[in-house]
Amino acid sequence: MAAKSSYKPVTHIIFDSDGTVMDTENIYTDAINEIVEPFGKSYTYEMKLRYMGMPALQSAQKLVTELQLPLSPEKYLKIFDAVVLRRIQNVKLMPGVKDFILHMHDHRIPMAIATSSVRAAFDVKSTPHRSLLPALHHVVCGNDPELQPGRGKPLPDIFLLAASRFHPAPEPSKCLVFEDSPNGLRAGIAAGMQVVLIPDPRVPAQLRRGATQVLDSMADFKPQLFGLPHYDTCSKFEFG
Ligand SMILES: O=c1[nH]cc([C@@H]2O[C@H](COP(=O)(O)O)[C@@H](O)[C@H]2O)c(=O)[nH]1
Ligand SMILES: [Mg+2]
Repeated sequence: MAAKSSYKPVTHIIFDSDGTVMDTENIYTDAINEIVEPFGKSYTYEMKLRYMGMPALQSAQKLVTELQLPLSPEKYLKIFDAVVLRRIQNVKLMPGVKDFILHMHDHRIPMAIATSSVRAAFDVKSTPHRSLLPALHHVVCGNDPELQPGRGKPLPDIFLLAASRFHPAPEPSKCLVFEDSPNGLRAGIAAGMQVVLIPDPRVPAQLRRGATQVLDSMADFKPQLFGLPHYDTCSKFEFG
């Protein structure tokens, strides 16, 4: 389970959303294939490993060039937004997410989301789970006005911005990131944060390097390893 033997205590948590909190990555794969297949192309998992976690415009630019689609990135993105919107109405949470967020909230651990997804898409995806949103101090989306265009994951900017919006703002080293994608892992490391990686089983070992811990599921996370309150049976009975 562990990629490293030493874990340092943290005070704040920053979650990636797609593929980490929300079960959306298969939806993105299917949506992209729906767009590219009529052109005789396919969106391979090898490509996905390079694109996932990137802001939509950056991945659109790369995809249109790599697959030589007869579309501008802007036109592709318009189609992509419409196809994704149709598919993300009833998104589920990843296993263990709800219990973990509620448990940390019970113990007043400050939490945020830092997602490359644009705000409008995040709002649609989070609608079925809106009762959890008050547990989060804030959500930073990929189109946040304080993020420079072109500086998405794997660059650290979105995680540093998310950390700076807590009151008071913690040092990056006091933030624990939860991520699923190799781009997100690199962004968290570049931000000077510990990263718990919960990858798709197809993510190869070399793209998991640098993760503080690699888990199969958030349900396997042991908060006490990072100085966070451990799960106890009493609070489970009290709060169901
Ligand atoms: O197969 C893919 N999955 C996800 C993305 C991009 O990753 C973002 C999700 O990022 P995050 O995991 O940071 O929430 C999506 O909005 C999309 O822009 C992509 O390009 N291709
Ligand atoms: Mg992700």
